Amino acid sequence: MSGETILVADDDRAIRTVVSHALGRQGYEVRTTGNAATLWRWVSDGEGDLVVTDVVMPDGNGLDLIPQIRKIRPDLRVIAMSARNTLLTAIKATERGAFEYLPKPFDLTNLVDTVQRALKSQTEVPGDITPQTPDEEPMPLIGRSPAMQEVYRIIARLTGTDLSVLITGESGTGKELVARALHDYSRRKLRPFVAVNMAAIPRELIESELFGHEKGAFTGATSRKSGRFEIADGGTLFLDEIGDMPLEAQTRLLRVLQEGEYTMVGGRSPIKTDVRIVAATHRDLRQLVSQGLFREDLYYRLNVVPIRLPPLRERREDVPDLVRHFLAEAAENGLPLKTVTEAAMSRLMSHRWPGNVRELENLVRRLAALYAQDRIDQDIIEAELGESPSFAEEESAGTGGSESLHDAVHRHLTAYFDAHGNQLPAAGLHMRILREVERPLIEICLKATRGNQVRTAELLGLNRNTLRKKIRELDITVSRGGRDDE
Ligand SMILES: Nc1ncnc2c1ncn2[C@@H]1O[C@H](COP(=O)(O)OP(=O)(O)OP(=O)(O)O)[C@@H](O)[C@H]1O
Repeated sequence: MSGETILVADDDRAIRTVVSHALGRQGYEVRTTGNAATLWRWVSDGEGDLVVTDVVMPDGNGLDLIPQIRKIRPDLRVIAMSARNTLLTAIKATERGAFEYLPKPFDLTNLVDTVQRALKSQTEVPGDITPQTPDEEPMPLIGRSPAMQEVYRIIARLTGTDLSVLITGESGTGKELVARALHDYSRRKLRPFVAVNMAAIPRELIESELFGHEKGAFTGATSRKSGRFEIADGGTLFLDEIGDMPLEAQTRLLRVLQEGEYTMVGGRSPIKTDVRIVAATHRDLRQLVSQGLFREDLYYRLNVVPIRLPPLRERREDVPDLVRHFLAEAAENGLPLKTVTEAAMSRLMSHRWPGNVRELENLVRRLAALYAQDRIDQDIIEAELGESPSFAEEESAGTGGSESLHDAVHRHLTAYFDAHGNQLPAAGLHMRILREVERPLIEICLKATRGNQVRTAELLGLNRNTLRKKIRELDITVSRGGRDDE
């Protein structure tokens, strides 16, 4: 029996009961109350060895108590639990100096673990006694799913650090928004946040874009130009689509991370830099490392703190909050405020969202702008989403792929155009590109049917003769095999 006393405050009697049973079973003395005033009285009377408190109580806010508690009893640890579960709650809990923040509902074993850790912990809990984040601040990130709460906890824990973060997730999951939140809740918030997308800059220009160039460094460099590192000095540099960074630029970036200085393209003298790096990618960087396309040492430097943003279809419970948020946003922009029916919301929740939050945001904007009804019903959603899942959705569902077909094609085409510099590609593009797509499509269907042309024609919805003609024209080799062979 440990004999330590834990003070538990929560206005929900059921929670008081389960928490007190769970802790009592571990041998702790437990005292419970449903209000903030009693908790404060106990603490000021010098009672208790640890506090476990709810945030919203009828007579006060548990988070607001923490700075006061720390002032009079700096060694008393406080664990905050809340059902509000927003980024702001997580940030405030950390800022005010909570030992740990547990979003409700939580696992009791998790609570017991946290209590044991808190009682053992000797180190001073960081956190400012004076709260910085105002209570009413627009929420930068929406969603209270467990996955998002984990993201909020990580962001909250990183507020006092300059650690490099690598954010992974499909396109449109909110990677840039998370990078901004990391910046906005860091010590660097008054300095610049600079975002650079590696996939959007022609490869040969990436180094000069990042590090700047001296006059005459290359043809076309008619004057000295600052790089993004210089612009972001003191702040945060967000390197989006880091997987698309060419190897030479990777080497340069690694040097900056190791030595805190860089040289401009065509420059000699090293320039000191103080920039926090947040990188993001929708690709599997480990795989790029194993293919020799991404430097392993750089990968470890960037991936100090990994944050994974799950696709929207893995956190469907966030859809209603997001829909309401985007509808309210549209209303702020002068459109009429609309609501959606319950059936419509269910349909939205069951959609696969290959384009993730961005796709949902665009859909809600369309709903707000194009429809006269105040209440959006299921029929409208059905018409917008289409009855059957789109090809792109099936495609990414089947492969579990991290990128939608549309995005992948877009990326390839952008690279294709970039490769031509200022020139346009040769005429006849439509036909050439369709063939590029048609060939792997037919090949893969043939492979799936083990070379059975009758079934391939069915699968593709093509006439058998048309398929034969295409196989000939595209010079596709048909290898037959397996039991399915006819
Ligand atoms: N949790 C969220 N709450 C509110 N808005 C969100 C959220 N996640 C994403 N969004 C919105 O969705 C859009 C896409 O987000 P963002 O640009 O951050 O995604 P991304 O993962 O960086 O995409 P890409 O990889 O294509 O650049 C933005 O308009 C963003 O504001």
